Amino acid sequence: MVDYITRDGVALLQVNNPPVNALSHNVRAEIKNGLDEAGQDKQIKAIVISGKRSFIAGADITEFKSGSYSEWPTIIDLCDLIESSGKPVVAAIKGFALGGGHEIAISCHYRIAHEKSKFGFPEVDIGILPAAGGTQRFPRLVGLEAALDLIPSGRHIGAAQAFKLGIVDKVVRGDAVEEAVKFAKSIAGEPLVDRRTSQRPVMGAENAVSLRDAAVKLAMKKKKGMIAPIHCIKAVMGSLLPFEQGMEIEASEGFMLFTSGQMGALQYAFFAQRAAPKWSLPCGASFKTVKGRPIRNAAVIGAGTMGTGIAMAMLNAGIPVTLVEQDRKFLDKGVSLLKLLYAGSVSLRKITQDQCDAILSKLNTAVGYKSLTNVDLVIEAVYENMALKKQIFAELDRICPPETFLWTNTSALDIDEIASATRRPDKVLGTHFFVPAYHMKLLENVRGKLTSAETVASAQMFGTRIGKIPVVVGNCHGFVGNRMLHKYAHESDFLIEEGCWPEDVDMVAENFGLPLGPFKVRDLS
Ligand SMILES: CC(C)(COP(=O)(O)OP(=O)(O)OC[C@H]1O[C@@H](n2cnc3c(N)ncnc32)[C@H](O)[C@@H]1OP(=O)(O)O)[C@@H](O)C(=O)NCCC(=O)NCCSC(=O)C[C@@H](O)CCCCCCCCCCCCC(=O)O
Repeated sequence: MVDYITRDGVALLQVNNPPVNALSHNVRAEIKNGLDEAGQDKQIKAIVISGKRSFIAGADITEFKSGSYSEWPTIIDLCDLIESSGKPVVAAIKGFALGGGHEIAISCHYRIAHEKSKFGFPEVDIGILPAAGGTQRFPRLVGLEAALDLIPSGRHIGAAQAFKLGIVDKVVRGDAVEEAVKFAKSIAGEPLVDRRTSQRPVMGAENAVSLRDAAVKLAMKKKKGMIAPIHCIKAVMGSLLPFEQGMEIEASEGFMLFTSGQMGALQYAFFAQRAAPKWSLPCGASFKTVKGRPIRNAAVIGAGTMGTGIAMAMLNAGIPVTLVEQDRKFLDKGVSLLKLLYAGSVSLRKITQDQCDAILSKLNTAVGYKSLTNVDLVIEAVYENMALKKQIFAELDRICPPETFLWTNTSALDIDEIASATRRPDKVLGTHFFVPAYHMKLLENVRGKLTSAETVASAQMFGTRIGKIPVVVGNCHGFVGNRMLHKYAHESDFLIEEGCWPEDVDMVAENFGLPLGPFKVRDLS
């Protein structure tokens, strides 16, 4: 799990724990053994810590449930051992240095990073805080302002910004490990006293109150309903005290999170989101046995809110789309809406005008279905009317090539009945997007009785490609998402009957953490 390699007076500890080099208990124990061995070996003058393929993506998240994250040696122990080492320790970073991996890196005396490496503290998004001294060492390295930006937001940054902030001492284009070994040799024997991050003062302390208030305001806006950001901020503020006292504050703030329901829920979601795209069917089919077909181009039937949103989701992923309506007036309205949304993205600087133009160059429009003779996929997104949908599917079946997938964005109707209007029920499936379709992550891929495994595989691949979390669900009224939403909608309606205003219900739901309240969602549908 950790290879110990010696090179001309340098000990290289290379973490090798696929897929992401998480700091599981065995890894921690082997890092500790490596540090001990290098410390005792008189031939060794310096130590390099690196990872095979990538650096270290943090603690092993499964251990927060099992409890072994707190078994000796913890990441806290490792960080202290590294920082107090009498021999210089250099982190050689390629790929990701996240969470506990980032904490290990900033406990090293020097950091050499590949230009494509990424740094961040994503703990906040799994309901915890950087609890191995990250909230104390990081402000000492980058200053209070940057720490109050990066720790509560969980944002990743690249090597260039990491260098600017002082996280990284050198950015390299070549092999970071080779460079780090060379560098380690060159600084062996030099004093380390000003290289120990925990011993540094915190820059920006004079503006502490205004920086804290701004961070709290931003966290409440950006991470609504989440408790971790506020605990992160409190722990970072503890860095204004001497290091040991700050560590106590980090531990007590961390304790509240490690025992919270939010931590359990967010970590469940972390693994569930990664498990969902890995589908399997009762017949045993899965990605292991069935390959999906990539979608090279697509058409969307219906230029309303859902149709334009779905078209945008595909355009954003670089898939050429033909937006189809039966009436030029509706088509023009849909295209105007789409252009307006992209113009909004440009003015918010989410994309540049050039990117916007490149995206829109992949949008075609058509009145009627006649031109759809060369598309890999058609997604129907007209209003919920079975007779209309069956008529559209029958016509598409006549016009589109036999291999074209015909998918429907119905949110509740029977997929088998829609498929029965075609001679290719194996290629019919429900792709249920949620409003706004260009933004919401969930995609329900609804499998009918006759939907083939290849169609399911293709829809799952497609979902991942357009940045969604695709989940295979069965064909029943409302599928899974809307069955859950119905209960939520009923309760919201009862509140109105009991005298609340819709905007009040929305406000409470949004303060709880939902991006839009139930009535705003209905306004959009
Ligand atoms: C790294 C990524 C960006 C890679 O993304 P990519 O898309 O390439 O891959 P996937 O996301 O699909 O992941 C592949 C695969 O790996 C699994 N996985 C990923 N990360 C982890 C992980 N950290 N742990 C476990 N498993 C992981 C993932 O599930 C996939 O598995 P599959 O089976 O589906 O293939 C991306 O993966 C990513 O962003 N990962 C998460 C990064 C992250 O969140 N890192 C932070 C982790 S939390 C942390 O580091 C905490 C630390 O700050 C400190 C904790 C210190 C605790 C010590 C406290 C001691 C207290 C002692 C007190 C005792 C006293 C007492 O008991 O009283």
